[in-house]
Amino acid sequence: MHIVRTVQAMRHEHEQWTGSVGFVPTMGYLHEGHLSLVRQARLENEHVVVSIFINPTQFGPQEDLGSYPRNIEHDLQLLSALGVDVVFLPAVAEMYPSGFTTYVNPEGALAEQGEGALRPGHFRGVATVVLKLFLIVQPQRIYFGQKDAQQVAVINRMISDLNLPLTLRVLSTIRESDGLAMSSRNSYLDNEERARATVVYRALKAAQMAVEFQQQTNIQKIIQAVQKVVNNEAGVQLDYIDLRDPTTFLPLETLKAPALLLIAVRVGTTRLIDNFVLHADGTWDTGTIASQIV
Ligand SMILES: Nc1ncnc2c1ncn2[C@@H]1O[C@H](COP(=O)(O)OP(=O)(O)OP(=O)(O)O)[C@@H](O)[C@H]1O
Ligand SMILES: CC(C)(CO)[C@@H](O)C(=O)[O-]
Ligand code: BAL
Repeated sequence: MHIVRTVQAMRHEHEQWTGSVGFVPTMGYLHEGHLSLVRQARLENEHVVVSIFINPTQFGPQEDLGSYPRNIEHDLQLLSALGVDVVFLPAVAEMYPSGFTTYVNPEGALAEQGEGALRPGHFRGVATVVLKLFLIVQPQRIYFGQKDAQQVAVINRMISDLNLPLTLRVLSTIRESDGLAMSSRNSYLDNEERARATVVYRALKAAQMAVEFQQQTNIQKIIQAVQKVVNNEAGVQLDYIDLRDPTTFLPLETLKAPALLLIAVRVGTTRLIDNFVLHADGTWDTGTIASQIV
């Protein structure tokens, strides 16, 4: 496995290759969620590139850029064991050299509601770095997790708007055995907060059950079922619970598939997001428990 730190060295790797390139962008501190993307990329491509880059432009001034968890040595061991060809590990100055001024600015509900409303400028930073990474790595297929559903929608739109020659592959959310979606930020939680954090999955489940078993179609009633579960959990604040169109991210007034049930909470100072996907055949994609991956 090659570890590459410059744009020029990444281009040089690419020049040696024939055949398809699969690319998994990450911010590191890898877990089974990331690894599921890497495994799929390995299955579908001749060459696999993973980037590890904690992108400063997608963090707000009060956010956790400085404390974001890092463990590069461990990440490299995990990626090497999965047969990754190249890990792209640029410094901030490599991605944003002095004088950098050109940004990709996604607009509308897609980038400005949901996570975009709570994290102004977040999707501008994501879209900018992701487009740069695509141009540097030049993959045919890119792999993203459903856990960051709005990010997926923003990238999907950017691919279409900018005619990027890429296939976007979106894989299910990987969960801990108690349902908590895997996230690098789970490492911020102390034991008590970790127990409370299961409220996210329990709240989404309450909504799913209201739809599935009580045939509830009233959006307000579904949202109330979620609020009830979250409000009963001390030390947890609800940032939002929304039902949205997965492509436009516009709020849905009636329950129709496909739909995304999205939640964001704060457990202490840690922000957690999650979602369930409602399909047209009436089934839900709630993701996969990590221990069930073989
Ligand atoms: N539990 C998960 N299941 C599937 N994919 C995931 C999961 N968590 C993250 N991913 C995906 O991995 C990619 C890299 O994400 P990132 O490095 O930000 O990880 P993260 O664990 O989501 O971190 P964060 O704490 O920032 O939420 C993204 O496409 C993201 O959606
Ligand atoms: C896609 C990404 C690597 C861009 O920095 C990041 O937003 C993430 O890890 O989801
Ligand atoms: N996984 C999304 C990256 C972020 O929260 O900044």
